Amino acid sequence: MPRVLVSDKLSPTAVQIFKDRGVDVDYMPEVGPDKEKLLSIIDQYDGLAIRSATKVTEKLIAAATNLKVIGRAGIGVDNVDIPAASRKGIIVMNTPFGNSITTAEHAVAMMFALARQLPEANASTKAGKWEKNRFMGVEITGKTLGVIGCGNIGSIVATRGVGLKMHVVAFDPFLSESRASELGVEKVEFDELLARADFITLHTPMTEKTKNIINADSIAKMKTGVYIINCARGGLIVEADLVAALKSGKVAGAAIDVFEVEPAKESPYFDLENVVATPHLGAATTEAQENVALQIAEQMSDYLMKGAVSNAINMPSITAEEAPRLKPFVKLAEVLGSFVGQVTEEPIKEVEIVFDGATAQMNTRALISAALAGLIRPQVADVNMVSAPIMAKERGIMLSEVKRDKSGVFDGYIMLKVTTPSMTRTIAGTCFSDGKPRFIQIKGINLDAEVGQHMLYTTNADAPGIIGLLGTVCGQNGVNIANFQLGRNRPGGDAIALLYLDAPFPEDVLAQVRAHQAIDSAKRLQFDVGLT
Ligand SMILES: NC(=O)c1ccc[n+]([C@@H]2O[C@H](COP(=O)([O-])OP(=O)(O)OC[C@H]3O[C@@H](n4cnc5c(N)ncnc54)[C@H](O)[C@@H]3O)[C@@H](O)[C@H]2O)c1
Ligand SMILES: O=C(O)[C@H](O)COP(=O)(O)O
Repeated sequence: MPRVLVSDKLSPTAVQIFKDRGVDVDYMPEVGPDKEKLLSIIDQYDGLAIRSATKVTEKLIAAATNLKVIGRAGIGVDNVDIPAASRKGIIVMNTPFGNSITTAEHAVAMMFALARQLPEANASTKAGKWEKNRFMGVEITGKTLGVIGCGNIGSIVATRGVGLKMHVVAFDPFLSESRASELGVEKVEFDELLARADFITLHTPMTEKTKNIINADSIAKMKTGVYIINCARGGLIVEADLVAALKSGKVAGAAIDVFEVEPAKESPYFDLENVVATPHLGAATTEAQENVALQIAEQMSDYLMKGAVSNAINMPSITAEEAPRLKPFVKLAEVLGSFVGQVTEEPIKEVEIVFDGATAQMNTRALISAALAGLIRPQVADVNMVSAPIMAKERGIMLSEVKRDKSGVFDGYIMLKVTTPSMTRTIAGTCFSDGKPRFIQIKGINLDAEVGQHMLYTTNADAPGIIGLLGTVCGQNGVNIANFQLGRNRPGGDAIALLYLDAPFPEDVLAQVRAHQAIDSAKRLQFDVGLT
């Protein structure tokens, strides 16, 4: 039974769903912020469910020897070292929509809090001061709202802004003109947004590009008296620069939900009257927390129990419905990759994967990941479908995909073409209704070979004596042949032999096979036939 650790505070719904789905779950929200404790127990778990308090560092990932999936009950995954997780083959998934309305509402609430100084007015009134003349606000109607990052949350804030009769301008390199007009916003460049907005609200993820986008330079381009709202990530703002601008009056007020260092027990913002601060409450509503808890528990259970992948940051999605149908083809793609990986000794320059007929309609991204995993595994034993695409990229392998209509007798097949500095190898295979992978073509030579755990592959001249040689050598060494396949391009031309053996072909006998004048090459192969 797979085991999941919940290391941040999550709705009890999550725990119940894990249990209902047959996943063993430990709910220990106190462990997330306790790095040493987490490090000492992480090797016991197949899954880790987190929010933002748990920091999944490279060190933690190295210690997570059994971990298969990290589930973020929320959106931002900047607290997870994704490259490290991917290299280790760990899926990282989040819940991209579960808290977006709630967070957008928090941004709007923050905008009103700033415009009418609600927190200060509340504190003063409760202190019995009745300072009616102290709190002069600004009206929101007719003002320009600048949305930086117009994705899920930003676009909800934008439409709320439109509903409040604001003029909304948005900066987002991935926002199309048609989407902008659908939202009723004006798409502008960054500097134009800075120059025109009365309120600026941040909704980008925290990346190398977005880090520190609000700094002394960008603040200098803003209107004097602008208000800034940050319900995205603290690192988007250079805190010292914003504090200086808040003190000088260049920025009239800032609403800060997120901080560079969290939990923020102290901050230069805290001394300023024109700052409204909340402790990373963007996603903190009952509804949002139910949504994200339910979604992450379902997604993680689906993956651990059924192999379905949804909302993964580092792996193509595989729905629970398609997982059973895709599974044999994932195995086929791995086996094809593995064949080439085992016979190739040179660095791989290019990989072309052809999806013919029915396979072209499948989830080819997942199949490509599987083929790459098979290809790389002979060199890197612990590669999997998550880490393989990254490793292929790191090795500079050029990847291309071809999808085409049915072109032969098979309903569908997959062909792998792998180019090294000296040659291009091709292999094709399909799955029959028994779900077992078959090699149907190697080096352009047709055959029909079942894939076994232990195999012997030879390339040879199409000459008499090959069957006798291989049969005799196997017999002399006590290796039973389960299946013997031969193929050739023409009589007397190039031929191949593929033997499915009940035990590994002895390494020290290979030289005897290779010594035969008709044999060009002989290679023992091993396939993980139970790999998916
Ligand atoms: N305060 C909270 O509790 C809370 C809650 C949820 C999400 N968040 C944060 O909000 C962020 C946004 O969430 P989302 O669901 O809207 O994400 P999203 O991916 O749907 O949208 C982000 C948008 O930012 C845009 N973007 C990326 N780089 C940009 C750049 N350099 N300049 C301008 N735009 C850029 C993207 O194109 C995208 O449209 C999350 O990454 C998370 O960090 C905070
Ligand atoms: O990215 C998110 O989803 C938010 O920052 C929410 O974070 P939290 O789950 O820690 O409240």
